[in-house]
Amino acid sequence: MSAAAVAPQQDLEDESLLHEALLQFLYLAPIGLTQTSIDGEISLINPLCAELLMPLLRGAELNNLFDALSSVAPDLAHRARTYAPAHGKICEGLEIHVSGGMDGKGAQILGLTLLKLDDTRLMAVLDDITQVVQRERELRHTQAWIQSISTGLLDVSYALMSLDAEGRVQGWNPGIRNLTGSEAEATVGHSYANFYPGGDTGGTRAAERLQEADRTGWSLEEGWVRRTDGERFWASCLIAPVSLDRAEAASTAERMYSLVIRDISEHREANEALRRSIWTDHLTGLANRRAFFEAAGTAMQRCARSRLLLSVVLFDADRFKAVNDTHGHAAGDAALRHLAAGLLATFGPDDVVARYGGEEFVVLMPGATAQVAHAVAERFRAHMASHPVTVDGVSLRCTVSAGVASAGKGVADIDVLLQRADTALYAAKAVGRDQVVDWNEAMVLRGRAAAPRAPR
Ligand SMILES: Nc1nc2c(ncn2[C@@H]2O[C@H](COP(=O)(O)OP(=O)(O)OP(=O)(O)O)[C@@H](O)[C@H]2O)c(=O)[nH]1
Repeated sequence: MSAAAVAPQQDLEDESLLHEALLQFLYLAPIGLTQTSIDGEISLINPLCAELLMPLLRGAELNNLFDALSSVAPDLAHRARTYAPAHGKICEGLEIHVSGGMDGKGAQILGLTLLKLDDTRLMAVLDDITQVVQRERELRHTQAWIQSISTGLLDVSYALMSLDAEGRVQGWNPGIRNLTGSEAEATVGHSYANFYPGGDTGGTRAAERLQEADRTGWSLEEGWVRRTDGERFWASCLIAPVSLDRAEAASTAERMYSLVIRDISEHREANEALRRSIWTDHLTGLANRRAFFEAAGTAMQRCARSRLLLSVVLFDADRFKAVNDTHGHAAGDAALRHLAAGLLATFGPDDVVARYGGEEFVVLMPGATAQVAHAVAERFRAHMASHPVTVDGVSLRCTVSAGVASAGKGVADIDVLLQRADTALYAAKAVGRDQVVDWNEAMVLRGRAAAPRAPR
């Protein structure tokens, strides 16, 4: 045999050995491998790769890689076609989410690396990375916990949960049991909405809060949270997206959040006290001027919308200077408290009773005609005239004068209404005090009552 005749034979043997070795390698490789044409036609495939692609075929034959992956990675063929370099990585570690199987297991995630070998051939490396991704998620959870703990949340009076993209609780700390009485079994896997102010407010609002957290960086709400024993507490609930580098790149389905619930009942009581002090007159406990104007604005709008009348009565204690001068300021204060209590007892729950100034009081009566307002004001006047208050054993009789005005057509402004009531009150004083006078068109308006709205 000549050397020339032997050489091609040797080449052929070498090539077939090489091919055999490649097949062997493909067959034994612990990852899915397939060689395809540029259009994805499969020329070589190992069993693991075929196994990984099988759930995606839905009965079709496994001839083309891009066809097999079309439902989960539809742009792959395009990416391969438009990849310009002569060879290289078309994509690396592309996460392909295969929807959950009929066996009830969670979604499988494949990692795909696609290599261009030359102008005619591609090599795909496919791996089941479900557990790797799961581990990464767990790591992110852990980091979320560490983040929260490092910002001073070691105290178990905080309930701390990690949430998945759907708002389901993924992890929890013992603070949840302390605060709400809930155990882990009843918590993990369920919507966080159960722990939110107002209880289970339905999926839409729960999702809205997560969206708000995505948009603005956090979502904060306060409200009552019910404990499993039926008790409730005032809570502040903060949702924040877990901001890890990978989370930015992660798909929406992979987003995660942390939820912190704090019992702020004491804080609320302090706020409530502050609120009360802002809106309440210290001496009498009635609404103050500021509260009156707030309530009046709302009531005027409501009555205008439903075409209801609205009346205002201004009261002023008669010759009060003399009470102070004769019996002392403390006795005057007692007389004012007596007057306030009488007003509350006389007017209805829908009426707004407020201290308007020193010895002046105002009542807003939504839905009341001038006649009704006059009648109730008259009842109060008569009560004050016939019920003296006893201070330090001394009986003080303190009468009041009143002016009544009603908002009918053309009066949409509380200032105008008060100005009319004040004009009528002035008239009541002028005709001898201890009177109730209604405003009428013949009266010349006094300019005083359109008063500034600063709190006293
Ligand atoms: N004790 C006490 N007196 C007050 C308070 N606020 C206002 N006054 C007094 O109420 C008196 C009001 O006096 P005037 O405005 O002269 O009116 P009046 O004496 O009531 O006379 P007429 O309104 O004309 O009937 C003043 O002496 C004020 O000091 C208060 O909070 N406590």
